[in-house]
Amino acid sequence: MIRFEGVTKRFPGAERPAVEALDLTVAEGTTCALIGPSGCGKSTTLRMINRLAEPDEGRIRIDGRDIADGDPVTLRRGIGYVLQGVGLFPHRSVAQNVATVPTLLGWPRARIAARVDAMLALVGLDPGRFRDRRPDALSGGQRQRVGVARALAADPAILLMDEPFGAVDPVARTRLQAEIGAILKRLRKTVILVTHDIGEALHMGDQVALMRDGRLVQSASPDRLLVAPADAFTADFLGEGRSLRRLARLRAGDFAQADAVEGMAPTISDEASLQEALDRMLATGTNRLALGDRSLTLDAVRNAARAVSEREADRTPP
Ligand SMILES: Nc1ncnc2c1ncn2[C@@H]1O[C@H](COP(=O)(O)OP(=O)(O)OP(=O)(O)O)[C@@H](O)[C@H]1O
Repeated sequence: MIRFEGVTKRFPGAERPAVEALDLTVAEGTTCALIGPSGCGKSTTLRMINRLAEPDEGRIRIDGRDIADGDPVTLRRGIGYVLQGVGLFPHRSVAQNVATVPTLLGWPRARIAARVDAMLALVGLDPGRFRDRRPDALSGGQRQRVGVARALAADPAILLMDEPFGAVDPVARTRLQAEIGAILKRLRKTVILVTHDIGEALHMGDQVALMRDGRLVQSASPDRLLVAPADAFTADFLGEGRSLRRLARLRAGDFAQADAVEGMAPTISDEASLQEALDRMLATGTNRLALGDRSLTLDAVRNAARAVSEREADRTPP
């Protein structure tokens, strides 16, 4: 568990603190996505966890221990770090890059070699094909995968990711979010992710922490953030498509009713999202889809979307 307790960071000459009185807890094995406008303090928050920046006030605890008490180099070896554009060493092979921390830790060669191959396979790169390549012989998405493999090589409990998929095209980005997100979940890593992409934050975060001018505005689950944004700033930040974003997170199977559709009807799986269900209804011109012997109606989808707009109405002053 990572816990910020009243953490303030000031840079010399700045008008206001980069991070101010931050209280935030990230539970073990969960992902916290930090979002907010440029300059709001996301990266500074992240960099204080591996002591690339030191707080002026407050403390940061990892599993109860104040990180200021130990040695920063030892701390960093236990924390994986993935940056935008990755920062792979250009003159070293993929294998040497992935082996960076295990080598520093003095692992035996055979153990390092086995670990490199296992990590490459984990992130979807065939070790035989990629092990000996240089970073400039990889696509942007492949480089990001190597960056994640390198960060995970020494099996750190914590992973810090700063705009990890910022440099890749939208299609590769969506795939990376899904694949890497699933891997991190399976490995039960505690992850702090800085992103500008609200879709990425909602997709990968168990918790989304929205910052503004160095302060935490709201920290909540993606669903709660969409249904009950704390204020107009949060609602604006989440943007116009909040209802659709929420539908994308809800499972069709959870909204189906017990009656079977009579005759032929378009089908959809229980695992599809309500947004996919809505797309299918629009594409096929029906208001009812079959899910095995149950059905999903347009009204059910509409009601799910309405939860967002009703909350919106609650907040509107009379
Ligand atoms: N090393 C530094 N020296 C002085 N000021 C800094 C330093 N690092 C960050 N700042 C300032 O602190 C504030 C917060 O910066 P930070 O990089 O944490 O924001 P951010 O939310 O990550 O921004 P972005 O989304 O643009 O990356 C900014 O005003 C920035 O100019």
